Amino acid sequence: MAIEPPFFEKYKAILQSSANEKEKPSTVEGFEELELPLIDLSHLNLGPLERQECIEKMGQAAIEWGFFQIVNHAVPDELLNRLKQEQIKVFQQPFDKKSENNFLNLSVQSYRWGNPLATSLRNLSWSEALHISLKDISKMDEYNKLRSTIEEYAEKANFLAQRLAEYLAQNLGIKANYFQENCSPSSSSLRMNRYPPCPYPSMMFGIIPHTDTDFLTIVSQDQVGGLQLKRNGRWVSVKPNPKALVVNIGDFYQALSNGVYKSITHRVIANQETERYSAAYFYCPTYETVIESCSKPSLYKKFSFKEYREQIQKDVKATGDKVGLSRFLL
Ligand SMILES: O=C(O)CCC(=O)C(=O)O
Ligand SMILES: [Fe+2]
Repeated sequence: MAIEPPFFEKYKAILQSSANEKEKPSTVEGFEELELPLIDLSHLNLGPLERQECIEKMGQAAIEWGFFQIVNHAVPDELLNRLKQEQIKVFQQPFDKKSENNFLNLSVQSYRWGNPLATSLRNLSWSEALHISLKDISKMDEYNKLRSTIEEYAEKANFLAQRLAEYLAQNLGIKANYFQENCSPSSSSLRMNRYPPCPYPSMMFGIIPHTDTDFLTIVSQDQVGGLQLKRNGRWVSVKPNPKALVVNIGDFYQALSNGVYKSITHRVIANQETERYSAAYFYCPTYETVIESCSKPSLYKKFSFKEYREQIQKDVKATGDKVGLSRFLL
């Protein structure tokens, strides 16, 4: 039984009607490959001076890049490898199985593929994902060792995300227990991505350009590469580092920091030859949490996570795009 989602059948009409169009997403030109600012978290445990320097460097990266990479993050390589192996196994399931409503006893639409609302080449994506809200984890089927590995990883990722969020908050004078009060291990989610080789890498993306709907994201990626971010108006490629996790600021931290930290648009380009895997941990507050800028005058109206999500759902339906924070500008 075929494991691949029926991308071609789904996109055939758009591909054919767009064959002569000029609006191709231009994903194959030579992109500059950059190393993200590297934050060595072991410096937090050296003297007070090194610690302060490390926190400031993290803040500076969040301001200037919206992205950085971390080493000595205390998530064991062995666990990251195990997560990837379990991820490979689950995506090897037949497509018909993966797309069943109660796949692994998860909520409907936990398994996603391509872009169901795509209307043009700009929003075609060649990837599949298991997007697991961590409040669902206890009822998830074990499936080999997938659930227990996710549980183990989510605990470490939550601890790490909270620490990173708190260090970043120190630079802005946000109170120390803000994240403890508003986030819980079950308010976050884990998205496991698989990017199969794509026969049309010049026509579409692995994941379309987007910003993340969270405070911050921790990404574990393999060495294939393909993650790009928009920097000073240009797309640049993130050079994979086998020892590092990638961290990026999400929309909620941009709003909370009153625009000081940047939720940067990023995407993944499609690769004709090589399959790619990544796992993104989205550090999110509870639905009721109201997000308000930490300084005045505020750039953004205050909003709850619930309102933000509902607005995204409306916008995606109407325009194919999430729109995001600009909706909440004052
Ligand atoms: O695959 C990656 O490197 C990034 C994935 C991503 O941006 C996401 O899942 O939101
Ligand atoms: Fe993302």
